[in-house]
Amino acid sequence: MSTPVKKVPIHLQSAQNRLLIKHGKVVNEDEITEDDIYIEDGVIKQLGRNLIIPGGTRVIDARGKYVLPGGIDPHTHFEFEFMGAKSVDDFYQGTKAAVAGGTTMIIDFVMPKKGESLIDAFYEWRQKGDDKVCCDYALHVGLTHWNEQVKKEMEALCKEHGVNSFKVFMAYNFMLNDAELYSAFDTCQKLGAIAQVHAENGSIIAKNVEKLLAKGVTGPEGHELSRPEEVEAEAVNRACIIAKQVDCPLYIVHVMSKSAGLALKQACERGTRVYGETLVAALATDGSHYKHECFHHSAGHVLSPPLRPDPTTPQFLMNLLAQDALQVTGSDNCTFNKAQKELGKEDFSKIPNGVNGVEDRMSVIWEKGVQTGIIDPCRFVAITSSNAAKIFNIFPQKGCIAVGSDADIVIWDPSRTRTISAATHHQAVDFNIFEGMECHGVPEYVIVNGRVCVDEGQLRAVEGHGRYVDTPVFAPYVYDPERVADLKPVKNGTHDDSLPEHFQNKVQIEEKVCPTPTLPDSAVSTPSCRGARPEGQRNIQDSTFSISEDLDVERKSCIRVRNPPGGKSSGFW
Ligand SMILES: NC(=O)NCCC(=O)O
Ligand SMILES: [Zn+2]
Ligand SMILES: [Zn+2]
Repeated sequence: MSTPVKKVPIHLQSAQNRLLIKHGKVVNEDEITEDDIYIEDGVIKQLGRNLIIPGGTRVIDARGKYVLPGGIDPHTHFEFEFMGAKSVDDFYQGTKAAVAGGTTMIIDFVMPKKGESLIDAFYEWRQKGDDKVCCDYALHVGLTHWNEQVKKEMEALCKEHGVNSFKVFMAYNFMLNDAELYSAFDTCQKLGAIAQVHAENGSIIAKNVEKLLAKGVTGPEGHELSRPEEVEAEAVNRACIIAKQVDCPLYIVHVMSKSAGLALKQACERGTRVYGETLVAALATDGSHYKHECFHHSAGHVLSPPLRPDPTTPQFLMNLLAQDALQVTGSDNCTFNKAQKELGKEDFSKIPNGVNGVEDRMSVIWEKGVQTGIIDPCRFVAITSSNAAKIFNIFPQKGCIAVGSDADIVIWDPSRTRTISAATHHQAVDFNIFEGMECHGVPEYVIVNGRVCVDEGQLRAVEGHGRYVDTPVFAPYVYDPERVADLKPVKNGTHDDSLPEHFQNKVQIEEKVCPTPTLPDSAVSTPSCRGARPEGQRNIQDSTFSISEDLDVERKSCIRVRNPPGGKSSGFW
């Protein structure tokens, strides 16, 4: 006999599905307004003052609080088998912790074993995620090897499985060589996908590891020594150069160092379509921990690329986020317990790589960014939610508070504080790299698809409440179809259709610097490192801060543009 289903009376059902948030300051990436929000059936139905709403609606008073789009963490590895261990946060515990911290969507990485079918691995990840997730999720797919079959499966993933991003590796034993990177980027470009890159020079790292171990450096301090920041910066630069040959938009994951951030910024200024993600770990901790005398402490901080010994790195990276030289923050949550980290007790290169962050990302970034005055709440929303939604083409369904958007909302109390600890966090892992950090900014309510999952600070996450979200190809934010359609290859003032497609971009960039009358008006706009971004979707017209040559930060006035309705449209409305 089947289990009887408990029926909820109709009047109570509708009451549960209706919510009114009153008196809060609604923060989008481009402005703060004092609107009330009416939610029904998981969607924002009305926004404004003096709303007329049905009886029986639950009312939440958000006076004195910020009302933010739920965080989107675009970089997690739940229950991931890696370096001889399996990460301990699974899709249930990981997304539960995410919700506890104000994140309402995560994007995890399908990681096929070397040689394994991408589609099989995708199904494996769906099986792990679908019934467990407490919030919505999407999937990137790793390219751990390269051949014709991979190419075919990438197409199927884009066309039939809602995937629009592929991660390639320039390090680890599944790294691709330059020719393979070229082909992978070319394939992404043709499919309208975005190529994500783990940028470290794996060949140099292998030699450095050998040398350090031979010298007797076996402890966690060897980890950073084997992967110094120029090894990261070189790979960022090389990835950008390769991607530019085929005009493929790039997304550099986990930018961890000053020089890698600068390499990305410079590539961007040269006309490469590249976006940068840094990690909450990089914004709040540094490589001094690798010298800690306790193995569990130092190994607990091991991730790749590593935290940097230069203690000014975290603020430098926050400054890059402030000026839009970096756009996104993730956690790269890939958690291994102390016992698992011991796999590398005798050899640092065997310590399973990865740290926590999915739960604490929002609070820690608020503390290091907003509380310090480097960014304002709008930029906070951009770097923790909206920009990821735009790049992965789920904006404005996600990443903003607007009529028609999913009701993924955080009511954020900036006046409350909390102290982070492994003893009280909701993650499965027995260590926390932010241990003891006091953060202003606490999520008092977290609403996931219209359901209150943190209620007056109490976590009420529901296993299986989340859904898989398709990420469609050709994100307007990344591909800008108008610009691509308007621009024609021009050579010596005449159109030259004979140029191979991948060289056309080079010609366009030269022509933008020195426009000729044969170009349409839209092609002669000022060159910008964000030239591919539709104007209407730009979040902050002038960067909140400018960074001078030596990258000191000085405050500038912040001019905001409201996204015109057309600018928000990516087929969603
Ligand atoms: N980052 C890290 O150390 N672990 C997760 C795997 C990856 O993102 O490279
Ligand atoms: Zn990586
Ligand atoms: Zn990762």
